[in-house]
Amino acid sequence: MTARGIREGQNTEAPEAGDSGAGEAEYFDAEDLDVEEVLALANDGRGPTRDGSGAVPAPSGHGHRHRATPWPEARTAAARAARAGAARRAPVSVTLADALGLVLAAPLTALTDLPSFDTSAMDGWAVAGPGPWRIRDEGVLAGSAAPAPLADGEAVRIATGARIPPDTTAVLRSEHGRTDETGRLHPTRGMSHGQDIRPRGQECRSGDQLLPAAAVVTPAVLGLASAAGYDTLAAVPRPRVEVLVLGDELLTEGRPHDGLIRDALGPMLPPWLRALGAEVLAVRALGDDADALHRAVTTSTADLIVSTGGTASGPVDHVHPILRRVGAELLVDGVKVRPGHPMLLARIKDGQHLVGLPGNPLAAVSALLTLAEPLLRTLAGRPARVRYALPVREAVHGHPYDTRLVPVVLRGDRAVPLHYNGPAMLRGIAVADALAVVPPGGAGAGQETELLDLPWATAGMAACFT
Ligand SMILES: Nc1nc2c(c(=O)[nH]1)N[C@H]1C(S)=C(S)[C@@H](COP(=O)(O)OP(=O)(O)OC[C@H]3O[C@@H](n4cnc5c(N)ncnc54)[C@H](O)[C@@H]3O)O[C@H]1N2
Ligand code: MOO
Repeated sequence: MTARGIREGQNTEAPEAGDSGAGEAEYFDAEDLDVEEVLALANDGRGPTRDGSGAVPAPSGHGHRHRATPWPEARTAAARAARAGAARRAPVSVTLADALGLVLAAPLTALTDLPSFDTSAMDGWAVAGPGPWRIRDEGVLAGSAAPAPLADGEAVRIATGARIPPDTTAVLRSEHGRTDETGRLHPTRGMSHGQDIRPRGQECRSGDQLLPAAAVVTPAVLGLASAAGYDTLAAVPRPRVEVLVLGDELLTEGRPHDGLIRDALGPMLPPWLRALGAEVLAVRALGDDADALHRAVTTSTADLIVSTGGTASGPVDHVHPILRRVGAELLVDGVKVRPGHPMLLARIKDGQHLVGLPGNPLAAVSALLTLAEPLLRTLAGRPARVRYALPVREAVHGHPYDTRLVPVVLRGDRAVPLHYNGPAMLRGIAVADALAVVPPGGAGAGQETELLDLPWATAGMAACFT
């Protein structure tokens, strides 16, 4: 990867969680440090060093070992998990109005010549032979039916885009002609044969391939498809997603009170998921009710269930027990990334996965981009993300063994790390352009660091929330 780098997915495949080998190398102590702890260590001089050899105290309390997948491999595993399902998804026929952001399931071939008839490139006169010309009474406008042929020495008023009358030799622009006292038209500068006539088929012939399959439908593609005669497009369907918000402590309105807090994820995830190419079927607030979660998981028809909260091992953290109860296969159970390390990916059944986002809101963002994004991209048939890196303007502390995702703003050719990047905080990400992928051990000032763009930072609000 370079400053404007390579496409993801060209790397060799990493082992999935559960494979033996590096993908599940056991690690223990440092995973129990959260970001705040690591920063505290760094600040008091005991911090982790770039090579990960810094002093790390023994984990407080429980020294459990945990199987967690390295961050890059978690992303690969999520993309791979979706591949079989992606291959089985039948194309859908979508009106142009609904096709923005989808991926073409078949090449776009022209249904017509473009232009489909010889057409005037300018407002002026269609003329036949050398001037001066006698001007016909009735002009030719864009959209008018076949005009009568011109005789030599004859001219007719013509508008841009109008059909060229048969036997026309050129179009004279209005600013390049004058009429004499007898009403005859003279050119005021030299003109060439065929000037300002767009010949039929200049851009394409009927049947020409305009775009390959797998092209993303942008506004420009909609325009091209419409010009080429399409009313509908064959496209890869949007992956259908259901969001399950867990937690009895969550309020959906008013101010936090009495230990209750506002749900930050219910409002944040649907538009973000849409920006990632998904159709959001429903957002269900389930509280901390294991049976409700079981029911929601077993009755869902979504391609992807995204749950929030309940991924850890507290008394009401129901995600793992329910996955066991429904016989799901855990593909990723924890990722070596901060924040968000309890995130998980499970295969519920053929063609259906669940991504468990941790409840802390920035941890949920981290999991969304680590697991949901590659999975949805693959299901939607979208091209691999173009990876790129920029130098960080100042040093960023790292976790000793895990990747960190840190909100940054882009200033010129530098990424500037933002404060308020704790797992429970959204204040940093709310003003960020991207997340910097800080390798274990941290990044020194000026070190090139991979960036994950936030969809609205590159595409603009309107373009990405459709
Ligand atoms: N003993 C351990 N405890 C915890 C660990 C650990 O390794 N060992 N990991 C911590 C980390 S890291 C995270 S992240 C959380 C993950 O917890 P859960 O996914 O089980 O999430 P909850 O416990 O339900 O919530 C955590 C936190 O986030 C708040 N929350 C939840 N949902 C929302 C929402 N929709 N909007 C706003 N805030 C939300 C919730 O109130 C909690 O404060 O576990 C740690 N514990
Ligand atoms: O600290 Mo937890 O890393 O996911 O928020």
